[in-house]
Amino acid sequence: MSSPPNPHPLDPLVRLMETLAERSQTRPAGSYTTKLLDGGPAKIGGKIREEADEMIEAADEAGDEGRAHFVYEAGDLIYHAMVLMAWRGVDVGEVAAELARREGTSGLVEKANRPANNHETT
Ligand SMILES: N=c1c2ncn([C@@H]3O[C@H](COP(=O)(O)OP(=O)(O)OP(=O)(O)O)[C@@H](O)[C@H]3O)c2ncn1[C@@H]1O[C@H](COP(=O)(O)O)[C@@H](O)[C@H]1O
Repeated sequence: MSSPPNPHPLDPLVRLMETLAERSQTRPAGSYTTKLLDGGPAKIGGKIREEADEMIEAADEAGDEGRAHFVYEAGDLIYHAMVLMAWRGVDVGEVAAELARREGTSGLVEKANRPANNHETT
């Protein structure tokens, strides 16, 4: 009998993505995710901005409680970002693949090699 594969700490992200993709397909009543999805990028984006601000505000809170608060706010931001991915039909695995593609390339090097007419300069 084969033993189950070792759990990975990022497994919950995969399970959350599956739930959000299912919510996007079925839009069940009584789901907070459904409310967000029905509001589209404007509603979801508003929450992403709000949660990003809350995460930034929590960044310099001291002590164990401050650290726990920061982790909590990071969870809120990641959840809402993943809801927007689900709305767009993009899996977090695709985002992970994009990050894998970038692995080993410094942001400074990437920026220096951008075409001159690329306006994404921030
Ligand atoms: N991970 C999350 C998650 N993280 C945060 N949140 C919700 O995101 C909201 C955070 O926004 P706020 O703190 O601003 O709360 P709020 O003031 O009530 O929000 P607004 O009414 O202003 O939008 C809260 O309602 C949180 O409960 C989440 N809601 C759901 N999930 C996951 O998504 C799954 C599906 O959820 P439903 O689709 O709602 O069943 C759940 O089983 C969870 O795994």
